[in-house]
Order: sequence, then C-alpha cells, then structure tokens
Amino acid sequence: MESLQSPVILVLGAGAVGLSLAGRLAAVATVYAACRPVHADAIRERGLLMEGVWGDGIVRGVIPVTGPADVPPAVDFVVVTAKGTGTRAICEEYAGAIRGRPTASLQNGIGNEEIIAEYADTVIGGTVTTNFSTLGAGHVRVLSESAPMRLGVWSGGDGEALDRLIGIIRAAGIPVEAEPDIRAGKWAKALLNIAVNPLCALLRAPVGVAADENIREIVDGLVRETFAVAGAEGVRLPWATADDYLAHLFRVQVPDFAAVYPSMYHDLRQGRRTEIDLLNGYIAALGERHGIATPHNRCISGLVRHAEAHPDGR
Ligand SMILES: NC(=O)C1=CN([C@@H]2O[C@H](COP(=O)(O)OP(=O)(O)OC[C@H]3O[C@@H](n4cnc5c(N)ncnc54)[C@H](OP(=O)(O)O)[C@@H]3O)[C@@H](O)[C@H]2O)C=CC1
Ligand SMILES: CC(C)(CO)C(=O)C(=O)O
Repeated sequence: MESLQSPVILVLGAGAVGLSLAGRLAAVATVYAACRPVHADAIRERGLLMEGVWGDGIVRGVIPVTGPADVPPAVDFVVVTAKGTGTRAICEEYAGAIRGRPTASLQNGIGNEEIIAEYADTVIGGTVTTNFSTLGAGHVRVLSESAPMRLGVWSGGDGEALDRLIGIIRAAGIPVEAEPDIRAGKWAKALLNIAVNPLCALLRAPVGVAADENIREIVDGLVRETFAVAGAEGVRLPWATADDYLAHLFRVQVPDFAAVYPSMYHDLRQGRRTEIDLLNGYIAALGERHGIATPHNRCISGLVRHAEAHPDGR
C-alpha cells in the first residue's frame, strides 16, 4: 500500500499538535491535514505559519482537507491529533480513510487507542512531550521539548509499520524513539498531564505554578493516587515509586515547561470541553472500581467540570 515515492500521511484533527507535526513532516512526506475550515483557508492562502523550536517560517507543503471526500485513496499512515473528546467523532467521519491503514495517536490521556482500534487493524500508540499552541488561523508555535516522541505498537501489525513511521518522523528531524510498552508509556505521559494540566487550567497559570509551595501538596496527592491506581491496573510505570516520579517531575518536567501553558488551559479559556475524563476523571473512576481513594483527582475533576459548565466564571 505504501507509495513508491514519498510516504503519504493523513493527520486527523490538526490543531496545535497536528498542524505542527504536518509542518515538519511536509519536508519528507506528502501530508494531508484534516482541520477546521478556518485553518484550511489560511493555509491555502499563505501556507502554514510556524514558529518556535521546530522552526520559524511559512511551510507551503501541507495540504488541508476539510472532509473525507478530499482525502486521496493512497494514504500510508494516519496520525490522530484531535482532542480525546473528539476521537470517536473524527474516526467515524474518516472511517473510510482509516480502514486498512496503520493509525497512530499522539493524544494525551487514556482510552484513545481503544477507540481507534475499532476502526484500524494496526494501531500505534504515541506520546509527545513538547508544548504546542495555536496562535491564529494556520499559525502554530512549538516550545519546550522535554523528551523524545515515543511510539509503540498498541494492537495489530508486526512492528514493520511502526519502524517505517519512526523512520519518517526521524527523517523530519523530530526526536523519536520506539516504546516497547506503549500502554505504560501512555500512563507515564498521563502522569505529567494529571499533575499539571487541570491546575494550570483552573489557576490560569503556566506549568511553573506546580512548584509553588501552596500547590505542591496537591500535585503530590494527584500523583500518589495515580500511582496506586496504575499499580492496581498492573501498569509498569518507568518509575518504581511515586517519589521517584515526583523527583523527575519537579527536577526536569516542571522546569522544562515552567513558562508555558498546557493544552487544558487553552480548552478552558476557549470554552471547549477538556480531556479531564481521560486524565484525572479516569483515575477517579478506576480508583472507585479498585476501592482506592482518589480524593485529589475527584476534587480536581469536579472543579474542571464546573469550570467547563460555567465558562463566564459564575
Ligand atoms: N498542545 C500541547 O502542547 C500538547 C497536546 N497534546 C495532546 O494532543 C492532542 C491534541 O491537542 P492540541 O493540538 O493542543 O488540540 P487542538 O484543539 O489545538 O487541536 C485539535 C484540532 O482538531 C480539530 N478537530 C476536532 N475534530 C475535528 C474534525 N472532525 N474535523 C476537523 N478538525 C477537527 C479541532 O477543532 P475544534 O477545536 O473546532 O474541535 C482542533 O482544531 C490532545 O490529546 C492533547 O492533550 C499532547 C502533547 C502536547
Ligand atoms: C507536555 C504538555 C504539558 C505540554 O504542553 C502537554 O502534554 C499538554 O499541554 O497537554
């Protein structure tokens, strides 16, 4: 199915992450980006405007699509970068394009790969620990790259598709590694989002706020509860104890992202639904099933849901 010349990649749900990825991949692949018309119009008119650590300038190679009818028949890989709240809807909409194609997810949270596996035979789970934001129509910024992208076979396939996709992403100059236990990899990335995303969204503060002495104890509780639930689920996190991860969080990740705002901050500011149910809400629900108390995660999930329902603050 792979074309003889440059590989063809379809990015589904192209916003901050997806447009940035499309912009980089356009140097080594033919890239279609399924995005909202506002981005598609701007990209057709003047190209994709990129700034930050993945390069500055206008990328003209990205081909925007606004519906499945615009997708060519020869796609080699699909990469889903929609928010987790929209995974099923976008998979339904582009089901014909996904069917039979290795499909990767670079989304945060737990549960996206399970949905994608209902549409694709080969699913590649992924994590990206870099900060992306949308500055305007067809205009993205990439900051603070803290770890390489990690990709691993979630279901189906023999690893060949994974190797090919990693090769393409690496050729585009993006640091990427294979992750042998991608389920654990997704949980490992989720730890960071569980620890900082809702707090930053609620406090309207960048990631550095997690180190504030008033906040640290809450972060500590969120992380310890997540460790307990991960243990009950049999997930083998890369850190042996919650203390080991907390040391990494406060020594590496919080300093790396101190000045930037996470994706959930932008969701609340723009009145969109957040991914809370794939992060802290997921931990609270699983904790209940295992009989593990998760007061910090329950509390913060409730606060975020309240903020979603009352965007004007009342
Ligand atoms: N931003 C970041 O720094 C990082 C984000 N992530 C994760 O990556 C994923 C994407 O995040 P991010 O890029 O920030 O999110 P964005 O909201 O910026 O991008 C998603 C885009 O997909 C669009 N979209 C959704 N459904 C469709 C559809 N059916 N057709 C066309 N377009 C659609 C959305 O439009 P609309 O808003 O109108 O629905 C939006 O423009 C999330 O899971 C996030 O947690 C991971 C690492 C870092
Ligand atoms: C790593 C981080 C915090 C980068 O912004 C992220 O994953 C997010 O914003 O959701």
